[in-house]
Amino acid sequence: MLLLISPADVEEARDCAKASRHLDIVDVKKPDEGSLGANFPWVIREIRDIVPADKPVSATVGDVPYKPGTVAQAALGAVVSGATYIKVGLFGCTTPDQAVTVMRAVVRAVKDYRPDALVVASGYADAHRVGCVNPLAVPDIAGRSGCDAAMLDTAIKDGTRLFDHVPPDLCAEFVRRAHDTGRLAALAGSVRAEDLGTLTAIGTDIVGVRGAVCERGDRTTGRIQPHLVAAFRAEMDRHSREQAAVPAGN
Ligand SMILES: O=C[C@H](O)COP(=O)(O)O
Repeated sequence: MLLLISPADVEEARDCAKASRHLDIVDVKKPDEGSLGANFPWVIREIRDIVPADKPVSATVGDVPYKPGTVAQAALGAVVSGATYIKVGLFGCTTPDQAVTVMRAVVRAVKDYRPDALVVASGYADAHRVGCVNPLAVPDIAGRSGCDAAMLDTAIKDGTRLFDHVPPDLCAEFVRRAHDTGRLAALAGSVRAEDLGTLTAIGTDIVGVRGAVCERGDRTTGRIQPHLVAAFRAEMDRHSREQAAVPAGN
């Protein structure tokens, strides 16, 4: 399982760079503009320069409206700025067909410019609270639109967590569906170290966190701490070892 960490600004990205051997992907976002809030192109560029070259930089394009042209253009801005994981939050899409239309446009915009960039379709575990597309529809949306990964995060950061909205058996179904369409499965949403056993066991490919590696576990007033990134990674590695020791079929 890969570890994606979301700094909110350049300073936090420097702390991610200090902890870079413990993480896999640095994800640029702007939390004060929403769960998948988009940051400025110059911030993505600066963070790309700070993070070691062997670590991919991801960027969120926002909690986007159903406006395929607008979103495709924003996604192009993210990849031109140096991100190679482009994450789109399908906030304004109420049907799978709308989401496929948006994501097809994003895939074309991104891959025409940089074919090796990965496009991530992100739904929301708490979609029922914001009226967007069902979380379990996201793997099929990713498959139909040519995205590389299907992801879930939470839309409302009020202390409720991924498993509060999509319990582990449905997260396992999400991962199965993503893998059936040949996509990566990424899960996030106030994930804590105690969730890592389940996330590992169900075959999650990427876990995304912010709050869990901030001081006091607070994604808003806390700052990312390199030692918390290291501790989180150590827990991930422990669970991977334990999972590898489980006899096949169990
Ligand atoms: O992409 C991952 C998100 O930044 C998760 O943030 P969070 O762990 O604070 O919910």
